[in-house]
Amino acid sequence: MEIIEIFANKEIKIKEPSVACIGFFDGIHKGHQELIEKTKSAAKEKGILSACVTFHDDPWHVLFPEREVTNITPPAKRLKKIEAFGIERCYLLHFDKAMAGLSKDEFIELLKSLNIQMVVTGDDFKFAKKNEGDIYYLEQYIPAIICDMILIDGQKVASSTIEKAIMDGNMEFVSKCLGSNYEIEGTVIEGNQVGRLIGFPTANLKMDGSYIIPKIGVYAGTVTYKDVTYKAMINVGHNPTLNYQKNVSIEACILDFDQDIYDQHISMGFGEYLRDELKFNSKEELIKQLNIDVETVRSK
Ligand SMILES: Cc1cc2nc3c(=O)[nH]c(=O)nc-3n(C[C@H](O)[C@H](O)[C@H](O)COP(=O)(O)O)c2cc1C
Ligand SMILES: Nc1ncnc2c1ncn2[C@@H]1O[C@H](COP(=O)(O)OP(=O)(O)O)[C@@H](O)[C@H]1O
Repeated sequence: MEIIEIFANKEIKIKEPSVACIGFFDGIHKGHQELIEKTKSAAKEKGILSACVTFHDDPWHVLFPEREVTNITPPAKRLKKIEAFGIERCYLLHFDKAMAGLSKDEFIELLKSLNIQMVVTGDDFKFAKKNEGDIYYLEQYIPAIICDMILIDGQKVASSTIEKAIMDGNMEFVSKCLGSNYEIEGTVIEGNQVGRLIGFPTANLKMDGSYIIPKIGVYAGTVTYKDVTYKAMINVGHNPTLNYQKNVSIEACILDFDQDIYDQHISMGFGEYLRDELKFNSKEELIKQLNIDVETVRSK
């Protein structure tokens, strides 16, 4: 996928016409996937490029720099996923004060300068300064395919509902919305080296982006290392029994695995929420529970 950076105060004229989906694409959830599929088929029908228009840096970060912004899918990974879904070109709108200040008509002019022949968005798409433009205004100037909001289990498939579900540990809903388990990527770092002593070595994760942290507790999940996916049990929490720590740690005991993976890149996939993290009265009680957890994960 060719990525072209676009700046609000730098004129550009794109030669190649395209059909483009527009949005933030956090999570690349089922709703986004539908936009992408519709974009691809409309582009194919017209014999022109399939494209997406998205933003960098996160508008929330630019408008409220003091707030910490967390994502379902951090920006770099988002672009990789959009590419994997088969979009040919990405117009990456550099979101700065100038971009944030565009009026709705200026924003439409910008889309026209990108030679976008048709836009594909959700029915709630808003744009420009103070969100003054919506898709029904935009379609008066550029033909549009407008997709209805998808519902799963009676809930809207939107980045905000998925975000909340991750924080609530409602991973069944999250997986249905994403079409796969929620994943956090990062590097394996050293912990307190206690895991191996109790028979459950646990790889501690240093996240490589600003991910949303799932609810504290224990999950059935997976670890992908060097393109191989293993079953794993994952703990998100403070390790209150053996070595309480203030900061939340994310660690995985990988089933049927015995390799030194310090400093290696891994991806953790979060399946079912199994239980709360508990403070046990002894090491033995924790070990007993971990043996139950292993069997639960193995049976999934
Ligand atoms: C699947 C799983 C479940 C865990 N559940 C608990 C728990 O309920 N309570 C707790 O205090 N620690 C729990 N732990 C954390 C262990 O106590 C922790 O892995 C151990 O302290 C080793 O830490 P280390 O990697 O820093 O050596 C769990 C760990 C895993 C992998
Ligand atoms: N099955 C496994 N699951 C997780 N880590 C494993 C496994 N087998 C070996 N390891 C290695 O052991 C380390 C975890 O052991 P542990 O004693 O918990 O140390 P630490 O406290 O540094 O995480 C991992 O980082 C990894 O390099």
